[in-house]
Amino acid sequence: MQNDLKIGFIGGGNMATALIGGLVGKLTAAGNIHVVDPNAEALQKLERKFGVAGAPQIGDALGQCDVIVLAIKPQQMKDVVRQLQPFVSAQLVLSIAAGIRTADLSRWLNGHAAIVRAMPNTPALIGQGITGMVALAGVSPAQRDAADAIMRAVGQTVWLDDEALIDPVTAVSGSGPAYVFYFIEAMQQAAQEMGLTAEQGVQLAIATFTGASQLAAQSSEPVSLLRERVTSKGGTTYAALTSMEASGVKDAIVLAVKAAAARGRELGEEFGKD
Ligand SMILES: NC(=O)C1=CN([C@@H]2O[C@H](COP(=O)(O)OP(=O)(O)OC[C@H]3O[C@@H](n4cnc5c(N)ncnc54)[C@H](OP(=O)(O)O)[C@@H]3O)[C@@H](O)[C@H]2O)C=CC1
Ligand SMILES: O=C(O)[C@@H]1CCC=N1
Repeated sequence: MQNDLKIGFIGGGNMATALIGGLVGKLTAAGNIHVVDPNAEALQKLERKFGVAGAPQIGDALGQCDVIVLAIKPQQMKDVVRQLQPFVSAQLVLSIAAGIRTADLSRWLNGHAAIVRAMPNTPALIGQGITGMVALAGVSPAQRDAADAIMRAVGQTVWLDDEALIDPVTAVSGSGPAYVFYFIEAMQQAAQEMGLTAEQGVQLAIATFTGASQLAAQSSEPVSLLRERVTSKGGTTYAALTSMEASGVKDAIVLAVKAAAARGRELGEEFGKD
């Protein structure tokens, strides 16, 4: 184990579970993690699975933490952060919420400057996540390292200089797993409509995604070239890609990803007021 960082989580849902799963016994001991969640079921699950301690509401235990991770929904952020404010002094506050801007978090925390905003994704559950992150100028080098180590416990990290880029990161990799699952679902549907079983369809689609992404990750060549290698002249792939181009699939994906980024900005405006 690298250190004994004390980490508090507010919100013990999907993303907190993924992060805690990566941290316990790797970056810090279970006894150093404190989770606040009013949902008794979520809390018990975390306590049983990872041996972490929990409480239904914000209290003194968070004052003892080195890092407080905000893992609640954007809609809940303002109320929760205002409740948290009396317990925050020198801690690093690490928010993983979509949309919510560091300037708003800082204002709700009476000008607190040690804030990192991060956007992970659900492959974090299996240690294959990727997180885009940005730090306010008031974050010390040690706190930045701590934030990086927390997110690296569940995958890769990419640091950004400009907070405005977090919404595009949210749109590409934060929401991205859902686009991949959607594509897999479509391939499975096509497989079934052509006579394969649902199990065969999903097995073929998932293995294809895994294999193709590993190939892209391990190759030094551009992805477009890898695509061209599959596409024999006058062959089956050419027929499929021509059909996709005619249906505007690529443009629709570009538009969809931009819609996610726009929603991120909207969430920031909608729930960052006051
Ligand atoms: N899911 C994803 O793929 C990603 C999510 N995120 C961000 O992570 C954040 C959390 O998302 P996710 O984990 O999916 O959401 P979840 O709904 O799974 O988790 C949120 C948890 O917070 C609890 N909660 C509600 N009110 C409070 C409160 N006042 N104090 C403490 N806990 C509270 C909820 O309880 P209850 O269920 O009873 O409301 C729930 O258990 C969001 O801001 C999201 O934008 C970021 C990247 C990816
Ligand atoms: O859909 C959402 O708002 C969250 C943020 C990124 C993934 N899930």
